[in-house]
Amino acid sequence: MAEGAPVKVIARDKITDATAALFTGSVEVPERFIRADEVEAAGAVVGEDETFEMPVVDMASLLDPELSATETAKLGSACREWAAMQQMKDSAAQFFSLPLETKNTVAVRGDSIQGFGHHFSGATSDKLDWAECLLLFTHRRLLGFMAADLGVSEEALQGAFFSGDGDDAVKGQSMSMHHYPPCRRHRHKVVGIPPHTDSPALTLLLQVDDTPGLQIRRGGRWFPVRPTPGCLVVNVGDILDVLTNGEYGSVQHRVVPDAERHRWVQKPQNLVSINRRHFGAVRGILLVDASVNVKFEEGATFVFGSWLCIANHDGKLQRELRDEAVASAPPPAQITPRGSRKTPNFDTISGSYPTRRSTWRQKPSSTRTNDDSGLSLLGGLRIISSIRQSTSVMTVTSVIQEARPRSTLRLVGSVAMVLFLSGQGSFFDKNPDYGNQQGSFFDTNPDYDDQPSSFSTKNSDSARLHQRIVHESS
Ligand SMILES: O=C(O)CCC(=O)C(=O)O
Ligand SMILES: [Fe+2]
Repeated sequence: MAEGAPVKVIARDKITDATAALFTGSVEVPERFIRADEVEAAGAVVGEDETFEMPVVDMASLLDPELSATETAKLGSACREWAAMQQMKDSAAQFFSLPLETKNTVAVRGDSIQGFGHHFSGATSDKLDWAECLLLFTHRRLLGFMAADLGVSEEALQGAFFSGDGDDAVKGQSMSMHHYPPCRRHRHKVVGIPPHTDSPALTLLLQVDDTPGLQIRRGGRWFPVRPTPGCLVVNVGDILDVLTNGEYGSVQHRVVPDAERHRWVQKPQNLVSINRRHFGAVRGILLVDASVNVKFEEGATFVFGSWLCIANHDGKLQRELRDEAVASAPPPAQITPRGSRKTPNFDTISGSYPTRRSTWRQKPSSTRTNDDSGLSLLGGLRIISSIRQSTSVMTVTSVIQEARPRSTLRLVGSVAMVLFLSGQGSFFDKNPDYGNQQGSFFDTNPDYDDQPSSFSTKNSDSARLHQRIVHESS
């Protein structure tokens, strides 16, 4: 370090009762809080009376062939001059009010889930949702436009972010925007989004308006999640379900339209991939260090991956179908847990999935139903502790301190937490052959060298693999 350079002190103090009292309105400010010199030295704040415009980059314009060049230049100048921007501000409502013809310039194509169209998740039949959705792989898109502006190769820039895990890895971050038009005459006969659980570890939903519609299932009934200004709704998703051994069950939810009012929702999401880097890291954090009820010997993680594949069989498998598959599986392989089991909920079941060969573990169906999911409306940043109490939906208030529900940028703090939990990368984009993916994952993963090269459920494999599961003794 250069001589005389300031030493950065990183330390934190607890908020004392005295401080809390201070914050709620005391006029006396103790000396310890006074730092007028620092404030003065740091420079002036832009005056209230001065006007300036923070760049707002519009994703819809970036994607519009006619507007793209201009918008890309704007993105470039935002990055150069501000190194920050407000992206997709107000975009949900704005985008959906464009003429259909314009919206269809970014229509879904082929097998991709990206683009404008109906929602992609949870459809159990050929019925259509009473909703329109725009889904964008935001990270990749933005980097692409930045590369164009910088005049560098897109692959090179993408590659700097994601190293060698294939195309899926760069699709990890996406943004969905939903519009549920009112259904005046037949509201009870249509569904905005049918019941489903979300694949990502956590879903954050930022509602643009205060129209009700989201409902979560609990105790055989649907609980409306009432829109609260400045709140994010956070759903526990399948990946967290799997990573926590089902301790935090993913929540089943659906959306019903309102009779009179439109509803707009923005949903940034990060899908975890079960590739070696991220799954390993997440496993380390959640499954071992966080002292959940079951610990795994090195190499046993594949069981979760397998469960995950079942959960996402053919893009999306409903919870009922998953439970059904487990229920109709052959009798569990004999497992001899080491030590006594802390909770009977974590019994292991193995068997063949009816149409795909896999092994998985699952709570017994008697203890693992859709209704395991709890509902709790919480204030503050109690996300993690709430999740530990098997809470599957929560509303987070103080994450967005100065809530401006229309600004996506406000989400950054909480998204960072999700990133931390879920890593990067996507496994779930339509892949016709999960079998190969499973095989190649473990074949090429040095951490799992001693695993079989595929998820064949030959009994010997299954028994051998399950013997590796160690239940934490109580
Ligand atoms: O619109 C909502 O509130 C929920 C949307 C949803 O469930 C989803 O996109 O997976
Ligand atoms: Fe969902």
